[in-house]
Amino acid sequence: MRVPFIKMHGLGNDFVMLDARAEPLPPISHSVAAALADRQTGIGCDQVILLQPSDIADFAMRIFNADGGEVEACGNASRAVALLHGTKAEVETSGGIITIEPVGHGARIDMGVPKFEWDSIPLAYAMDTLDMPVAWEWLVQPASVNVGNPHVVFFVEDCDTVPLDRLGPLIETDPLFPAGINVNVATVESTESIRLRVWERGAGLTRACGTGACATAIAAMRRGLVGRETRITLPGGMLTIEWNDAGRIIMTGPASESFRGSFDWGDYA
Ligand SMILES: N[C@@H](CCC[C@H](N)C(=O)O)C(=O)O
Repeated sequence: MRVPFIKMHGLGNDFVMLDARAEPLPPISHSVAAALADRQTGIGCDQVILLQPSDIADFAMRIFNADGGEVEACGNASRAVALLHGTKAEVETSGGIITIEPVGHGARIDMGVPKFEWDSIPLAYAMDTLDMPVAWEWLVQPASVNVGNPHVVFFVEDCDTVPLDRLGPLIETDPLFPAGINVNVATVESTESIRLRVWERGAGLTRACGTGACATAIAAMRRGLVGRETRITLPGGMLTIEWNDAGRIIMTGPASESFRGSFDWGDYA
């Protein structure tokens, strides 16, 4: 069986998109997703995105990390899906319903309401999630935010000097985070600008992470470091994040299609 795919990216965070909204596909196991994502032997991407029909929204988006694990949210893929869909829509994810809206060469996404309670991050035990009394070497006192998926955010003097390839996997798999964690290191440049690098759970270092940008902006806003709207600059480019009066996170930024192709399902199943 030949299956069409669309290769897309948001700020260099890249996706293999499978559209099963009209024609169903065989179930995607974690090993199929990991094989598709493999950059040596598969198509290669940070996340595999599967679009499906939904009973509660216009359609559903399922997200698989490069290691095959299924997760709740992906900000950059949400903008790519908006571009593909072409009109405003409500999208079911396992992290909640988001609203996507194409604008210009990208999209505006209502990512929903952030959560801060220790057990909704989730953490292994109770603590203040805005000023956590924990440290990994010189990464100290982070904040945690769940924006559909779990994030920990460290504010540092210069995020470019943090050895994220070494500390990222240590923190991602620390027992403090029973569901794993996306690791953000951020430098506040001004009250409306933050520089950010992200070690993604299940995918490693990526060019950009949309939910990481949301979580970092919200943590910085809660700490009074930036105003209610801020720019976040990642290695792959820039996003704007607003925390609006209704308490919802609004992410705006670009996305693009790279190419279309097809693969033989039997090669991956
Ligand atoms: N690249 C994404 C986040 C993808 C999921 C994440 N790695 C997780 O495990 O939660 C984004 O743009 O948000």
